[in-house]
Amino acid sequence: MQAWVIGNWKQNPATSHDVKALLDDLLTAVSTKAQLDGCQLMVAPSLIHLTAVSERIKGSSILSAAQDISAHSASIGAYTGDCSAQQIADAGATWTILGHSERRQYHQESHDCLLQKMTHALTQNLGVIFCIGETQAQYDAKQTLAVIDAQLSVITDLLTQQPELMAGLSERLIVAYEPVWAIGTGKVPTVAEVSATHQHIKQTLASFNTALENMTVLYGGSVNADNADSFAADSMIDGALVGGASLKAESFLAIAQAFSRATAQ
Ligand SMILES: O=C(CO)COP(=O)(O)O
Repeated sequence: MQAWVIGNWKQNPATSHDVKALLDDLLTAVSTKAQLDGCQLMVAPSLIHLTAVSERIKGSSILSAAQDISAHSASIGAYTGDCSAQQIADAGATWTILGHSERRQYHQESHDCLLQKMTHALTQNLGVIFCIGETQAQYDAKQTLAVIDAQLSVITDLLTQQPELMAGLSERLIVAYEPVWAIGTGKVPTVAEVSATHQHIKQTLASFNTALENMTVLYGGSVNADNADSFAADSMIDGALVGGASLKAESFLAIAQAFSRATAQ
């Protein structure tokens, strides 16, 4: 199975000059030395940099994604500050992240909001990297699977309301399991914990529809060049959604190479 390593740049880097330098490093490494067979790379820059990044990676093996899209309209409208799925696709991105815990926390993104966003993305032919995961308190209370089930219910509601979106969904949906307490903290669950949670996610998706058997599930949260091999070695972990370590070409590529090596086994 193909692995995916996706860099979520969040609100970084500070300048377009720094974006260009990061991309130059990435593109040079990808075209010259990096062994990345079996691993698809993607970057999700800030919206302000999305067009330039998408333009710059055209013709390379790297894909681009938005970090979010408007909930209000898939196309155009009087929604100050928003950017629609259609505009994101027009900017050259082919995917969008949705439901990142930072959006859920700082922008109060709800089930209904994410259902709207997912519908808009898919109707505009954008793939969706759907983020789910529990907080530290929920982890401590052993509520991880219940939290995940509630978050995944966006997908069942989508399929109930828009059954026509089922066509091709297995290719257009990636789930990223990101425990909130592991994001940017250096704390990570054990590989066995992640593996069991991913197995639960895969089984849950398959129970929604047989076409969703063996879906791609990524792990995110303090993945770095040192721990990537241990995650990559587990057959339930199909790749990584990387924050901090995606801001340096060297660590991002080291993570991608770990998953590439694992797919070759
Ligand atoms: O939130 C993340 C990716 O979406 C993970 O961030 P870190 O890799 O910085 O922990």
